[in-house]
Amino acid sequence: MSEPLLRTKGLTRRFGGLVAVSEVSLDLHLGEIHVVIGPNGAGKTTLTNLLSGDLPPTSGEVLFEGRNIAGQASDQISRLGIGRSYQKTNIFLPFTVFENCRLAAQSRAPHALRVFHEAGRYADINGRAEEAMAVAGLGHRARRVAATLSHGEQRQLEIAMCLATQPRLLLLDEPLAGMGPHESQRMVELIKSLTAEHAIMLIEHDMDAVFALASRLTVMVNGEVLESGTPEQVRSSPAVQLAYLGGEELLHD
Ligand SMILES: Nc1ncnc2c1ncn2[C@@H]1O[C@H](COP(=O)(O)OP(=O)(O)OP(=O)(O)O)[C@@H](O)[C@H]1O
Repeated sequence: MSEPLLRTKGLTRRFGGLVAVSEVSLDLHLGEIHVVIGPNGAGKTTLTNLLSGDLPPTSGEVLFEGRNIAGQASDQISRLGIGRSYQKTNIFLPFTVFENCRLAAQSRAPHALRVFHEAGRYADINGRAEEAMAVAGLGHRARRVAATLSHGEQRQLEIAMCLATQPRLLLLDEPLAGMGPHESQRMVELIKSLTAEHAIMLIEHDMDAVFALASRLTVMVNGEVLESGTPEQVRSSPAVQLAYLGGEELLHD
């Protein structure tokens, strides 16, 4: 198999006496969707925060394209090519879809606040925003104010804003949360369509979506990796069966 785009080694994050992420080592490859599941409090969001630079690790390494980026700030990590969706908190509701995407594209520029200096770069940023909207299926909504979008479209906008930063690795934290079946299906198709050019790490509770999307599946419990492998390996793991017994629908066909 090819070299991973991102690899963590012994990644650990403590909050006082609590070890929220404990010695996590995993790989993310281009073209793969690596889904991380686990019960509430398992450490999934904290792991995402460590990869996106929203939190520094207590110890361990995050190798992106072979280089250790652990502890770098989130804006630096975004410029290196790791994009993260933030469950709508990033969206400026009074702005249009296009304006939101343009702001995201600007944030990737080296001097984000000086965008009006160069007409060429301005056009470039607009182009990136337009492409991101099109890929996320929001081209026809460009002039709509974000607050007037449906819940599902706002989640698509989150993805579009992430794409506008031109990432190679996408970190998606519960992109299907709060969606009905129709919207969920559309989001599943969108995420699938992104695999050709990205590595994706996805945190998701919707087990239908998990098994529809995962090329690799990691189960976290109490900050630790309980199991990691193909979806079939994980589904048949005795440790996973035990941890989920009587719980979520992981065991159902
Ligand atoms: N900033 C923080 N300060 C202290 N404890 C924290 C902090 N962030 C997370 N934790 C704790 O770390 C543990 C892991 O939390 P985390 O949010 O990463 O879990 P999760 O798997 O994402 O859960 P969920 O599915 O509910 O989002 C929990 O016990 C949580 O209370």
